[in-house]
Amino acid sequence: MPLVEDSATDEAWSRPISAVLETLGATPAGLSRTEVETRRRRYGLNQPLARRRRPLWLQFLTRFLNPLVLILLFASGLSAATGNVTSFVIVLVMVVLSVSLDFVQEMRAEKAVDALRRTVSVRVQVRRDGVEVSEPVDQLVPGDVVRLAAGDLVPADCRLIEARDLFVNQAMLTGEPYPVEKRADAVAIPAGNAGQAPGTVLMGTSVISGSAIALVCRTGDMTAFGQLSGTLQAPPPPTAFELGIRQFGFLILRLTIFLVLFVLAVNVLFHRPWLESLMFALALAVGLTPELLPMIVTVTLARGAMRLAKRRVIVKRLAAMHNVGAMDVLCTDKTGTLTEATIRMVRHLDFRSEESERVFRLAYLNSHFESGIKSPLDEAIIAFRSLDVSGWRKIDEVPFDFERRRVSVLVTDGTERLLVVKGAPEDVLRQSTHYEGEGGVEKPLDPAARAELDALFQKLGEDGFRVLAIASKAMGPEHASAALGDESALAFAGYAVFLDPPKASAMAAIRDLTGAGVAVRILTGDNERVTRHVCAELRLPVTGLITGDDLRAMSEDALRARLPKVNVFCRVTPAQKERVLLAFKRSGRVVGFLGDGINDASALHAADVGISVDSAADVAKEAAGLILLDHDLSVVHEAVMEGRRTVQNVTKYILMGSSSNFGNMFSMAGASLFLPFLPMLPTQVLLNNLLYDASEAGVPLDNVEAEALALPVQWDLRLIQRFMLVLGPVSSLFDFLTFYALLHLFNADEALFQTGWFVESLATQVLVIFVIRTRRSPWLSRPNATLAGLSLGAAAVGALLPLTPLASFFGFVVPPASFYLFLAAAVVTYLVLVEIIKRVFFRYVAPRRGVRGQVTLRR
Ligand SMILES: Nc1ncnc2c1ncn2[C@@H]1O[C@H](COP(=O)(O)OP(=O)(O)OP(=O)(O)O)[C@@H](O)[C@H]1O
Ligand SMILES: [Mg+2]
Repeated sequence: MPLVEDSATDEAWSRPISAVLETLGATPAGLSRTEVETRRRRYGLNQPLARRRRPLWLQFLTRFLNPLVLILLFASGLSAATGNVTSFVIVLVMVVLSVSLDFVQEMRAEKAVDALRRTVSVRVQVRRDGVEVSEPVDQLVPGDVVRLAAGDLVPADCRLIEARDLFVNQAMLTGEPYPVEKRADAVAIPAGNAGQAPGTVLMGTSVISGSAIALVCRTGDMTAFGQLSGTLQAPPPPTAFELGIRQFGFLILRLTIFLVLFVLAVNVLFHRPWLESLMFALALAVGLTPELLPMIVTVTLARGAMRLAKRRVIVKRLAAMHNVGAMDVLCTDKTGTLTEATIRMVRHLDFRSEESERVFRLAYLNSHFESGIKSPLDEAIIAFRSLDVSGWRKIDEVPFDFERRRVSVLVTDGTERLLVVKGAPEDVLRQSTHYEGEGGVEKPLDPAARAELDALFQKLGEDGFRVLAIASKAMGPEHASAALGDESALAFAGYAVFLDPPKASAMAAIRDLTGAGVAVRILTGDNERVTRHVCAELRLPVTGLITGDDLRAMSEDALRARLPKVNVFCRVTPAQKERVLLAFKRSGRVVGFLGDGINDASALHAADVGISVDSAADVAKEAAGLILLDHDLSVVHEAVMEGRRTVQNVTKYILMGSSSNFGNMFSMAGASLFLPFLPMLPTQVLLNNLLYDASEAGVPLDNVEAEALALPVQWDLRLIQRFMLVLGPVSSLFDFLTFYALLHLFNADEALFQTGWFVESLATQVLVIFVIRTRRSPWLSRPNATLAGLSLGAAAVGALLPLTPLASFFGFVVPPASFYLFLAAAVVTYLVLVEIIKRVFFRYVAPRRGVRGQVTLRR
């Protein structure tokens, strides 16, 4: 029986691996491709349920679960029962149309973004037909054999076949933050929590160090991770932007409830037909709710994501689009971002600064046998020249970590047993008591010798070289394993020297970002001298520098006080990277982090915008919201611009909805106070709203001017509220003048009044987009063609509808020709009025904040 269907779950984990292989019909050489196909049909994709989508038709139907829509349908159903079938049909058609418009657009946008997301899916090394290939994680089936290395996410629930110094982080499943060692040879464990079994690794955990070959036992929903529902897989907390949108929704909701109750009360007071009054109030409520808002937000963000994809930037989380537009500090690592991705080893020096074959051999042994994180430095050592190490065997290893900054391997060639250490010079020298002097003779590392070695290291750093120190220690044959404590009393052998030249494009990229109001900060695990050298080459003045040691001694307040000045943080540990990021956040900055290593994952999590690269460690990729397909700082600037563009366009929609549209509905509620009839029929209100919505569908495509993108764009609910308060009363005053004109100039009866007000209110609230969409004068800013077409089209449809056969259906009458003259005059007057208000508003009430590139702390 296959293990995945085994319900006595824990028992399965405690059988010997050979038995598990047998039940799964697997071998360490992997499955055949045909077998994989068969199993995939049976077990499905390796995707936990929470990430899967509900079927389309269900998603479509749930859109109707909006209480407003339900009450409206119910009310119109009632009115159909009392004989008014036409209105019921119209309401139904209108509701379906508007939900479909919304649904189709949002679906298309999400599908496009999903497709993009898949291009950067996490991959796994898996054996198929006896060869190791790289496949997307969702392609795994039970029985697959995978290879895991440091930085990988464990792709499914697996049993270990082989493991070397394997440590995993299980915090996601068990909450314990410390690395847990896993062993393949672990004897059968008593039934219990599978996560505690030393011979298993589970989906949702990640490899911290070491490597393993593992057998996939459970995939998708059957994994422990897949079985967890709710809490642990909860979506990330909402961003400031999402909260703002929600807040705006509540604001409108409160006003809507107030208006609806008001209208109902008035109508009841005047003894009007209650069903029609209810429907009118509900239609008003539908007109008021910015029901398109979620769709407009999604579509706008998705449009931005598509545009960025052309620049080879993949947006994994749509909300990151907004944050990247609001970002005013970008923290970045150094290697690969500011420097070329390929590091070269150039020299291997002994204590006299002379080339030494021994230093190279020790470095090579260390890099060759190290099984933890393979850093570019190791690759550089191995690529320098190949060396025959077949006579050597690794006995044990103390894996690399970013706190110690060194890695040791215990190796033997049959005669001698050697601990070879390689790491950051400061740290390795601190652990050394001797050095290999003339002829390889060990000499005590007295203060004078120490000073000399230090000076050599300093000199290399000032010349821009990256340096690792190499040391060793002879171990007795009784030493069968290596431990942290063995890394002491070392004999320093020499330095491996690397060239990691600055990237030509980085200088321009930093300039662009700074010019756009995004301060660039460097957070690196490397030392001060090398970092200063890189900064000098990039002509990036170091305005302040803090080291990891400084940080350790620094209080939160002291750190925050220094943040505005300090632009380089060096020799920082992963935890310190996170701390600096959080400090930026607490001082009110919107902070991005760009990094690619295992050591960057927690900082990426903490950042408002996590940016990583496609080649990054799984854990870093997983934590990031944006993935750069090319490791290049200059595309970050593009992403920033795109993010700002999306926020500006969403803001346009909201300004429109909260000013003109809102004003109209408000006036209508007021009009019902003194009119002896309804200012518009419920179906007319709905039609008005539908046409308005259709015109707004072009907003996500709109152009945004350069000056609106020059500085970080923060979501600003206060601005919207103030705009509403300023424009609202003026707009209402104008509406009441229109009512007056209709009643007294045209002696309108009920039907004509409703027709006239329908046409006029639609034209004004749709056409005002041309004024609101820009801070410039409308004629100095070109709108997007689709937006312009949709807006003019909607206004025209509204104006001409009363002249068509459909008119009687909606209760319209043909207005006199003079009405159209009046309409033109009214629209022009209204637009001019709004333009004047807009200028006053942006001049005196809400001027643009900040100066280009200025570094200020914002609260
Ligand atoms: N493979 C390795 N072997 C030994 N020491 C290493 C190795 N990799 C890194 N180190 C040491 O650890 C330090 C920190 O690592 P690293 O430079 O990768 O950190 P980082 O924060 O990712 O820096 P960067 O900003 O350059 O990406 C290095 O400066 C080096 O001294
Ligand atoms: Mg790095």
